[in-house]
Amino acid sequence: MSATLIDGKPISAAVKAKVAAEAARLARDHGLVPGLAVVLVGEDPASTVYVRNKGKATIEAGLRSFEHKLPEHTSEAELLALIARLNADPTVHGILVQLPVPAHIDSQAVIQAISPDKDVDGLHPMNSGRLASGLAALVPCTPLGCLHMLKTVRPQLAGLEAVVVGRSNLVGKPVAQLLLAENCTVTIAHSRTRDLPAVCRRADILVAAVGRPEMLRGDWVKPGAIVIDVGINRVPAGEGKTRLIGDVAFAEAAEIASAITPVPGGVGLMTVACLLANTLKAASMQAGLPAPQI
Ligand SMILES: NC(=O)C1=CN([C@@H]2O[C@H](COP(=O)(O)OP(=O)(O)OC[C@H]3O[C@@H](n4cnc5c(N)ncnc54)[C@H](OP(=O)(O)O)[C@@H]3O)[C@@H](O)[C@H]2O)C=CC1
Ligand SMILES: Nc1nc(=O)c2c([nH]1)NC[C@@H]1CN(c3ccc(C(=O)N[C@@H](CCC(=O)O)C(=O)O)cc3)C=[N+]21
Repeated sequence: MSATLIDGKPISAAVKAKVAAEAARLARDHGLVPGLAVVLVGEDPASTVYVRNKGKATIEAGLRSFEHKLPEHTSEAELLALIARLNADPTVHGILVQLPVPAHIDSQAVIQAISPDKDVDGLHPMNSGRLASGLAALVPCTPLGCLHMLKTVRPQLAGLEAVVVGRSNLVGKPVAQLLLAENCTVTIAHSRTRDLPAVCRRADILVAAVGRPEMLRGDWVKPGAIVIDVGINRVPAGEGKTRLIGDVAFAEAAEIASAITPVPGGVGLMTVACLLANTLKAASMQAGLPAPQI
């Protein structure tokens, strides 16, 4: 491998340490302890693991964690009632509803029920609209993490060609907005894109957020490109075990790229760290204090 590894462990640890220091300062100077409520509907095993990781990291940073685990058959009205309670609870500064929710619940109705001030996922149209308009906003955690990792190897992104594969509201679109705000020339590719390998080969910055194991091959990578792999795919590893792999064929791409993120140990770790940073930001804003720079 010739590429620099963009290791999520130290980068996320540094973000978490800054959040912890700022949280200690908020508690000392203002008696304010930021609180994060995570809502999980159903028992998807991967979601259960993420929610546990988030709760643990929240407490380690000195924030308050509220976990709400609801059964799979919870009605949309019951979930909306919980969100209304969390919106009104002054000890809760951030609300995250783990996606996907079961099919009988309209995820847009849920997202739009969350107070935009507490929307630490940055999914409310108020926040996505503000991001697109260049206004201050709560920005989705995974895209924030991607940008942070990119900047560790390339602080100045202006003028670079960025290709984002994937156009979800959670990852692809907001990553593209952040890169645009950094003055990249941005292409968003998706399942209807013609000749995806050729589009990817234009990229100085290639972001993969597709959900297809190792779909992006080494020869889709322009020599010297920076590759950010958002994909989290659980695949069989023999003997009944599973392992996590990304959307990029890592070993191949690492021969061609100048820098690349691993899976696991990459963007996923940053998502959790940026969720804490967003909770701190939301709490500060709700208290009328300036948002800390993380
Ligand atoms: N590391 C982390 O913290 C996080 C990781 N993830 C992971 O990132 C990946 C993407 O997540 P998410 O954005 O939520 O997923 P979605 O399923 O919502 O979106 C996937 C996107 O990929 C596109 N796509 C699917 N197949 C192809 C294809 N063959 N060629 C080109 N584009 C394709 C889809 O296109 P179209 O719109 O045309 O259907 C869609 O825009 C998943 O592996 C997920 O687990 C997600 C969130 C956080
Ligand atoms: N409302 C909402 N917001 C989200 O941000 C959201 C969501 N729903 N639904 C699911 C996806 C996925 N996601 C991850 C979070 C942490 C890791 C993570 O910690 N990954 C580690 C460990 C993974 C492991 O070992 O299982 C790693 O990549 O090294 C991964 C993926 C957030 N998502």
